[in-house]
Amino acid sequence: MTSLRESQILRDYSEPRGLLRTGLLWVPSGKPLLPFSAGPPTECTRSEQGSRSPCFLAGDHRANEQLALTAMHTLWFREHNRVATELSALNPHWDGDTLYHEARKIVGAQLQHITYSHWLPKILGEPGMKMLQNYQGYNPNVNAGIINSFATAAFRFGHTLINPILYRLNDTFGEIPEGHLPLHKAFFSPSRIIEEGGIDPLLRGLFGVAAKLRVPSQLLSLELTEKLFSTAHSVALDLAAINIQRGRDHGIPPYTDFRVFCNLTSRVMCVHLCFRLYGTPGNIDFWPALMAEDLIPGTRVGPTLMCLFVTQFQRLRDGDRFWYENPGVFTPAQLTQLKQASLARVLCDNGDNIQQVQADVFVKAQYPQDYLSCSEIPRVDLRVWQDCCEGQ
Ligand code: HEM
Repeated sequence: MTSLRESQILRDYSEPRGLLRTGLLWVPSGKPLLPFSAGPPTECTRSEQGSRSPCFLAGDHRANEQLALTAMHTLWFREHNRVATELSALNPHWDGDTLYHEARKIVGAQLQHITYSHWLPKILGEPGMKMLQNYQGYNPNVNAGIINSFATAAFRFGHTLINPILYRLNDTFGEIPEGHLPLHKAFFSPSRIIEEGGIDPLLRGLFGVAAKLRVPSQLLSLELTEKLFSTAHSVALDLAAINIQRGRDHGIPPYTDFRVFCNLTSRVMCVHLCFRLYGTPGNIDFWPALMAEDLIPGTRVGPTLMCLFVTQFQRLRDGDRFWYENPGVFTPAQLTQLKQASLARVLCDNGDNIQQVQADVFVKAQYPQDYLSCSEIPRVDLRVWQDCCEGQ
């Protein structure tokens, strides 16, 4: 979480416009990149990373960890400034603090809506969304903090989703001249954003499919598969091993305890390799156990992971008095607008020149006809934030 001091460093106080500080302008679009970080950490200029640029500064210290994440941070910081600028035009009498906090509140609400209404259903499927139940308003008895085992094991499920190659696509979804990028070359290398095409190629690589790769999945070439494996092996750190060790450092309860917490059968089948490794099911490390569970059909998680996800995401929503749907946080008209938010729109508004995107970016595009023109993607209409029109 960003401290008050950190958030102050990120703000632009030169004019009372509620903006975040900007860095270099990306010339082709005239849109800003993130500012550079002044002090340590200096990971970005270490020679083995091949980067000649300082790290970017953003609201989370991990923003430089890999380029696709850096691109997403750039996208959302631009969204803050876009919203603040529009609010300022609608309400010229608002001071810088009011503009900053209202823009921050709107951007936070969009993130909540996209996460819970568009992303989570892909992970939890219908069964999980049923378990999550509909929102019933703020519950002061719910602890909205992050569960230790969630951060230390469960949500690290994301480490199994990372592609060993970051695709970098031009506006016709072909490979950029600098090529796609093996993941290990994407760590802490902000200079690749400055020198190798800005953020758009990376973003298109996340939601689109490279034109040349538009083939039935079973025909994806052996050559590509080999490329993936060789790059995966060249990553120096073993993240899976770190996840296991971190679980032990934190002394999180064993897998079998979570089976009980989740009302699942506590008798865990531990066969062959598992017995050789652990001797008894009570010793199984939590992260690998979660990753080894069979997926519930129509979801991306096994039963124990599902239970932890639902528990955590429910608490984050129900125990948050600023939750965007909590009555009184926004006016009904504002809430109606916020429910129009989509990551597709944020990409259209804040990419350098993204003109085409699928309506639901969490479903990978396969064919050219999957894309819509940005003009077809709805936008949150900020006019309901004009003082005169509140509640209309
Ligand atoms: C290329 C992509 C990624 C890399 C290189 C990466 C790397 C790391 C590293 C080095 C840590 C610290 C490990 C430790 O010392 O315990 C970490 C923590 C973590 N990662 Fe990732 N990660 C990536 C993507 C993701 C994704 C996609 C997710 C979830 C969707 C995720 C979830 C987490 C969580 C929850 C933690 C623990 C954070 C905390 O305790 O506060 N990571 N990751």
